Amino acid sequence: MSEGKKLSGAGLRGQSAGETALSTVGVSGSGLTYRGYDVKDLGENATFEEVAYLILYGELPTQAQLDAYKAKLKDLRGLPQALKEVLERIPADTHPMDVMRTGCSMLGNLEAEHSFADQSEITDRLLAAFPSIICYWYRFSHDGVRIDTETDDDQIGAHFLHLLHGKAPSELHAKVMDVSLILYAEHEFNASTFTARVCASTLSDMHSCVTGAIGSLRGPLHGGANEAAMELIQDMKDEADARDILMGKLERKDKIMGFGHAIYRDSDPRNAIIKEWSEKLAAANGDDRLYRVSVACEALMWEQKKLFCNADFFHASAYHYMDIPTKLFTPIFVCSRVTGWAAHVMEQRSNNRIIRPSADYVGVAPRKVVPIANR
Ligand SMILES: CC(=O)SCCNC(=O)CCNC(=O)[C@H](O)C(C)(C)COP(=O)(O)OP(=O)(O)OC[C@H]1O[C@@H](n2cnc3c(N)ncnc32)[C@H](O)[C@@H]1OP(=O)(O)O
Ligand SMILES: O=C([O-])CC(=O)C(=O)O
Repeated sequence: MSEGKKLSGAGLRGQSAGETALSTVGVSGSGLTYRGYDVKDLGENATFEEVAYLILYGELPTQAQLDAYKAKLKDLRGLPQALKEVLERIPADTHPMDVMRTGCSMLGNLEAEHSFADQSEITDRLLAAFPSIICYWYRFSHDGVRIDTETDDDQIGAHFLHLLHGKAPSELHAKVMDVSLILYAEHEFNASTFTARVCASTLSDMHSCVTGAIGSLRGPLHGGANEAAMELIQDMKDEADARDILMGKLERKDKIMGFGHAIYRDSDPRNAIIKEWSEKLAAANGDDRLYRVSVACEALMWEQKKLFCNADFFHASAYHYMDIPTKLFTPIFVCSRVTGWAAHVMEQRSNNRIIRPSADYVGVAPRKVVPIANR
């Protein structure tokens, strides 16, 4: 910790900034629940579409409701021509989170939210269109192909992998993507969600709230950490090399991305789940180096700093094993978290007061303007 830095109360830590019925984070030390369901239970017994429905509509769907919801989302996967043209103009070396931000904003120009009565329709559209937006841009800018974004895949995770790789994914990969989307869906008043709520509190539109949230998620202290974690582990040769590299970083007081959390104190419940899937992917892949060095990092960070892996750390190896380019890691987070963001926007709107905190002034005392010739 940098010396003299004021931590207590900084970053609004520990202060309640409102009420939510959507999730609890670390209430009993390490838990995560979405509308009362433990995320582990959801990861084992539900699909992402059921979880999205739960978060957005309040209850887990019946089979008939789920079938209708999935059919609706499938119908919303196509992109308007004007949006495709914008995506085609974005250079290949752009960060994909900037593409997501522009894609969301452009959709707001083409399919604006004219009334809050449209908020659920707009949300379902964003949920269905985000994988299409990122993959359309990626395949056009990197492979020169104009893909058809309307696949027949049953689920959003499989649809994403299908668009990215041009073929339907294996059952294992489809399953891991589905679990990953469940884990990232919602997380109380994190920075990007709070951004969305602040924007919503001005009675702004859904696209603006989500566009702002994408900007907040992009940073390496938040969603961007899964990409930074991959950059950290990618060249580690083995466990000993992992320890050496990390010890050097700790000595230089570098921040280790994918570790620590603003709320959890001992563990992030999402880590054990994605770690287990990363191990399965490593075995299926026949090369477990990334998994092994990740485990070595986890052990060393706990031993040296009592810091634990957050949701992002083992996502790095898991996504890599599924041949997902590193720079697309955080956009996948967007494809999932849009559910949480939108649900928070709706919750904010349902009981709104503009969010406008105060600040402690620490600047110079009142003074008079000196004429410019005398300064
Ligand atoms: C999905 C998500 O968004 S999960 C979070 C993803 N982000 C990351 O993985 C980035 C790395 N982690 C971090 O930067 C932090 O742990 C955060 C941003 C997640 C939480 O920040 P805070 O609430 O300020 O952390 P906390 O109060 O527990 O720790 C403060 C001190 O612990 C140490 N610390 C915390 N995390 C780390 C880390 N990953 N590596 C090294 N030291 C750390 C630092 O000394 C920090 O002091 P500083 O303010 O001088 O940097
Ligand atoms: O809650 C946080 O501060 C960050 C986080 O883990 C998330 O948004 O998933």
